[in-house]
Amino acid sequence: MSEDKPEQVKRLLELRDRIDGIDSDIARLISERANCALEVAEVKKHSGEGESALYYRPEREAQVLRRAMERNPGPLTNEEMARLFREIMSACLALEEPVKVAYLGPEGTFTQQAALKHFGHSAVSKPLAAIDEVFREVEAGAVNYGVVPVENSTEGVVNHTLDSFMTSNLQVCGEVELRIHQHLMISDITRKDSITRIYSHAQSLAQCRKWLDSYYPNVERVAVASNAEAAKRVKGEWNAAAIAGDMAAELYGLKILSEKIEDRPDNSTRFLIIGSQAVPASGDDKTSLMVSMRNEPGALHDLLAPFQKHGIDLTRVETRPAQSSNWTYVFFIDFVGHRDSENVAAALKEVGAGASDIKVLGSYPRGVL
Ligand SMILES: O=C(O)C(=O)C[C@]1(C(=O)O)C=C[C@@H](O)C=C1
Repeated sequence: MSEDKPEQVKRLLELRDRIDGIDSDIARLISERANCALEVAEVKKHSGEGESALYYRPEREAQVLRRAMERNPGPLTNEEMARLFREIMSACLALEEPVKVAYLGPEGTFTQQAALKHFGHSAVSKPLAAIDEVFREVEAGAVNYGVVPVENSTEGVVNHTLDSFMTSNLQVCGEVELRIHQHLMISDITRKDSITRIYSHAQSLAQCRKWLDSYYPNVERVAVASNAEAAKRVKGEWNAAAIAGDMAAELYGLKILSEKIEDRPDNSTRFLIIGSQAVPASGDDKTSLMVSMRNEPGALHDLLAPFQKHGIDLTRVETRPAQSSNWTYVFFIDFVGHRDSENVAAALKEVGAGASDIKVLGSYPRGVL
């Protein structure tokens, strides 16, 4: 029971009255905003694109979120403020047309968390079992977008995703970064002193290697298809634990035994949003590029020199073996800037002149949240 004094009770009532008043203002304004979004949908419908009108606009969403952060008067953090606007915009878009998103499942994976972070909770999401299935589902038009992991700060690149771009015409429409916290979790029936097996995805086991060496040196580490799959298995085994994230623990009703066990505290994963739309410039963009070079001396230098010449910042360079012939390589390059800007267009032209093949995978807003 609360034991507030009379003057505290009075103050509390006053403040709650104020909050009620503010809430009704917020509700009215959100409804007004939602009605605007409905009108935007009408404009888009009659813009000549008809059935294929694009309701989701990544560049506009990035601008709205950035503005929410820039004008944030506090005391909420910029991230919290942007998260609130993320959900308002997600609900407004769902009124226009619910966006359908496929992600690397099953439910409870970090990729699902990334999809929710990027599209908000009003998106309709569909878990799929493999990265190439996500690509295929978007190509077939069964969903509007896909979410796939592309690199982890501890473990490096996700090869399946890069390789999928070699055979797909999909574009990169966005990126989202997620701080990855791994937890050791058990079920109701687990005997925590008798754990002989720990399940997780290979990447997660690698991200917690030192912690496992210290605390569970003699326990078998079993790599499974996803962290969510690991969590599911633990439900029926009295001598097993899983390493997975919050969502998996919640979804499968597991108890967290040790939290944040990743070796590096800044452990994060970057995910790509894939779709078939070219995204206009948002004012702070990145571009992803795939280039094959002839196998000759100086090829890498020729590839990178135009970026330096035009003052373009590279954020990532990866090499993968080409699928077409042995000992030839494909470079995946990410850099800051949009393909429509003058310096980027000039650099791309020069890179293209020296390359045997070049494909711009997409220009897209730099991740905001
Ligand atoms: O500005 C638009 O094009 C809108 O459809 C409105 C809105 C929003 O709620 O702000 C909704 C969905 C789009 O992805 C971008 C923005």
